Amino acid sequence: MDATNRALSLMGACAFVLTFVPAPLRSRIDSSIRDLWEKLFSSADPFAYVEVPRKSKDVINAISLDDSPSTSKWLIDPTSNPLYADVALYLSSLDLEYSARRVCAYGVDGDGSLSDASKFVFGLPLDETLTDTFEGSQFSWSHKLSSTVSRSSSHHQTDEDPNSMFCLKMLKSDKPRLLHSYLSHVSTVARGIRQHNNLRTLYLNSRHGSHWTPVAFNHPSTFDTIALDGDLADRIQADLKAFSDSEAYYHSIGRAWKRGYLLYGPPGTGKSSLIAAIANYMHYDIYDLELTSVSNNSSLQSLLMRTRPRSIIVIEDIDCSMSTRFSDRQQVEEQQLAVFEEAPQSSSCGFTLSGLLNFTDGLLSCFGEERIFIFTTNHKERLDSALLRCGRMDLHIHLSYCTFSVMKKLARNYLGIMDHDLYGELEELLKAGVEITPASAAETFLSMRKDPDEAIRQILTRVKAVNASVSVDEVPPDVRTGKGDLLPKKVRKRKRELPVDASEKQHLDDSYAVSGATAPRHSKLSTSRNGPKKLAIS
Ligand SMILES: Nc1ncnc2c1ncn2[C@@H]1O[C@H](COP(=O)(O)OP(=O)(O)OP(=O)(O)O)[C@@H](O)[C@H]1O
Repeated sequence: MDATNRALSLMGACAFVLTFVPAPLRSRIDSSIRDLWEKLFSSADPFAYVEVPRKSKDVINAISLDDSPSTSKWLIDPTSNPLYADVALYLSSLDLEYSARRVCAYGVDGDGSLSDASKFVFGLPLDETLTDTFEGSQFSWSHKLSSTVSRSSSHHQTDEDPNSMFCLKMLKSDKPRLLHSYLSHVSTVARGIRQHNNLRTLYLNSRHGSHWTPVAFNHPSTFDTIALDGDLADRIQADLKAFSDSEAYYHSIGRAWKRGYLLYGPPGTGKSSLIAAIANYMHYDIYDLELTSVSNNSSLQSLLMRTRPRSIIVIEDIDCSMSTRFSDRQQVEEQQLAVFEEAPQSSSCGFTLSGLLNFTDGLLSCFGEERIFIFTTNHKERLDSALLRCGRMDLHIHLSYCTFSVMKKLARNYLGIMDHDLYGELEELLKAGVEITPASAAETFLSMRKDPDEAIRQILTRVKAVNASVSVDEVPPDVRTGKGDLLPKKVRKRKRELPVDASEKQHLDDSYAVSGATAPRHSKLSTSRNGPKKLAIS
């Protein structure tokens, strides 16, 4: 009691003395006392705290997380922190509805978007805490607003608040042994949930920026729905499977665990659909890189550094995306020089072929593993051979006009028919080299799906019309058989493509449109008509 009285009178005396100290000096003394107090208190606290902010900018400040190379790459993303999404998804898997006092309930439909509920997912609301057990130790998660933002200054104060964060509390003594393994466990479980629920993300690079904007990827194309010639689908799947099983092998031979595919062929032959089928088969996210929005090599590098493993990095129409960014003819030529002839630096945009090569194959390409680069083009012959060499583009996959086998697969998928009386005649004409794109045939089948018989009749009529109007002996100027190409079994004679009428074309365009004000740009890979959808439930 004596000691308490003495301490109290000492504090009172100090407070009295402080009133004579000038204000600036007093505030300094105040803050020193506060620091001392916090130090004393924190050394007595047996717990360690790890903050997982929604925004990565905050992660950089709270870098106490770790400095391991495997995760530090995510810490530089200023837009969103993938670990935050992982934690949200992980917590939603912990039977939150039974263990937490308050939960947020969301209705989730089949594609993982939030809409009319067919099932429910639960998230941890702000100011709620949940305890988890891992390897016999306890981990307590709470959902809060970032400590740098005062509650009163925040307008939203919802789970969607950009300043929200998860705070992990664990025993200090467990931290060295368990922090990394527990967070890896959280990410692994989250990844498993995404795969299980088919939740994938399509990332689009923002215009004139180095950031990716995520939208829900729900393209339904699979290797069953896409019609590929002969055993092409099987061969691609086998290649993908071999790739995904080969982590140890790639490392043993000192190569980055990545694979490059070049998809080439005329418009409407299924290049974008094949990319979507590959993503769905591999359960990978897609980064759809619009080169026209990239201003220079360093932007390209930052974009690459912001991609995650187990993803596909796509550059569609690589030949024309380079030349359309400038309206001025001279600039176009300058740009083409820069991109296709490895000029040191393009004066207009600072983006060069070497920048692109470094992106796919340089030291930076090892930044994050298990990735597939896919380039598409309608004009393979226009690309620089440096871009196409093995190691960059390991497989060249030619997608071309309908062969009879493709036509039959399309008819089976769209019309549900396996055989038809007119197939003999159709086969003859297609074998002779009449050109009709799978997109065009698919549109005919789609619009006439109620009458499969008439659909086949119409296709035959169109094929006959093309056959009558074009010379049969015209040899393709652009079909190449480079080593490593996955070509259809036979190289067919080239003829003019069936004209696609304007309304049909409009329909094709519409089917790819990403509508919604928040979608940053059009992507052929997105089928979403409602703009970005929420993927992780927090
Ligand atoms: N091989 C195919 N199997 C099934 N459907 C196809 C195939 N090729 C095209 N389609 C259909 O045609 C439409 C256009 O296909 P897609 O966008 O994949 O072609 P693309 O080769 O990428 O065209 P572009 O070069 O113009 O981008 C899609 O609706 C797709 O469903």
